[in-house]
Amino acid sequence: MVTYGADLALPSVNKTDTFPWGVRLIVGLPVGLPSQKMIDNQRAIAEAIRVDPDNVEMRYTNDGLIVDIITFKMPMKLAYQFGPSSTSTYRVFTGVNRRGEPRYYDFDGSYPHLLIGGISGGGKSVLLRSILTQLATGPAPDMYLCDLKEGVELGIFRDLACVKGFASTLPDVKNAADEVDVEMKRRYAIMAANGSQQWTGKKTILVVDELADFKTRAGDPEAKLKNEIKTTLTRLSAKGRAAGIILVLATQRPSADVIDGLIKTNIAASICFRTRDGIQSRIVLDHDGAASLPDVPGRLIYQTAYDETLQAPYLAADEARKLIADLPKKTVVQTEEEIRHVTNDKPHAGEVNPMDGDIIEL
Ligand SMILES: Nc1ncnc2c1ncn2[C@@H]1O[C@H](COP(=O)(O)OP(=O)(O)OP(=O)(O)O)[C@@H](O)[C@H]1O
Repeated sequence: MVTYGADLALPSVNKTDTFPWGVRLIVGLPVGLPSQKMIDNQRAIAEAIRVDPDNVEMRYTNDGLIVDIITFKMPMKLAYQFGPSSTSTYRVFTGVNRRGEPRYYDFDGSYPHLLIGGISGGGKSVLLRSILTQLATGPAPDMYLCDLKEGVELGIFRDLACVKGFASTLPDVKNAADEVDVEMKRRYAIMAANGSQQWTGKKTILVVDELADFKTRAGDPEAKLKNEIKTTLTRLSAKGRAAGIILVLATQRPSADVIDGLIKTNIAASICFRTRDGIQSRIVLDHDGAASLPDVPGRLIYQTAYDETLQAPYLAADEARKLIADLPKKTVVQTEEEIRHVTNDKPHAGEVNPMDGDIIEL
């Protein structure tokens, strides 16, 4: 501690450590100067030591006040490069943090449901693609994909055997959500019979892109349908976890009308790309932070118990198609009658009909 006379004592740097991401200072504080006061004045202190305030992080530990000065530059684009996913883990790579450290989201962890928000072009679809590719090539949970953008974004997964439902219209979304609801009730019944508290079998994941489509307006002819879907999503968000039912809900127009108290209360993990304004950021994160993220696609705030800024991996659609190309596909079962109808082609006389038999697996 550096003291000047009887009255003045200043913080002192007790230790300096160098890391690949920058420098860590362990700072001793004079008696009477609470660490929180330093943390509250982080920007002023950063300016005083001539460091960009955005590159300084402070927290208090038993060793003293930790001041991290980060010199690592977050990548503007992070290539999707990870090996084959393990079939037993629901942990998916979500990006690197400001220190270049990898971060994962665990669908089997404490916060299984995920809310993804942010402006158009922020990177939601690319992140969803990367998450679904990792899950499909990994544990391959049963998936229900609701893509209200005409199935454009999630369509590449549509034919996979693990995709049990694909919805691109509101009535289809209602059917998908109802099916998942029925499955949840079935699992609860099995769990009650076994006396178990937690579903240990295969998980089911329901993805909805775009939540704002459930917003109702005065005189909306689809209001009843939308409200029914919201009610089911709310129930799944509240009770799904123990039954291995996971929700991933995405929106580019975060609206309090849709992400109401209940869904929000039950979804403790959020990913927010840049938002148009502080209001949208607050709906997803409860603070304005996402409105001031830099205009870099894939840059996001990942919020669980605390916030972290990440750069998400970039996975192009063609690349994802290649990664899932060899996965099992849905088996199409058609009768000879249906095939004739589709091809409009009858077998020629004397020709051996390869489709003899009632049911043909293609
Ligand atoms: N992680 C990323 N790294 C680098 N570039 C990215 C990343 N994610 C997205 N981009 C770029 O931004 C573009 C838009 O991304 P994306 O389609 O995911 O946005 P979005 O948020 O889903 O928008 P919308 O809601 O309109 O579909 C991509 O085509 C790509 O060029």
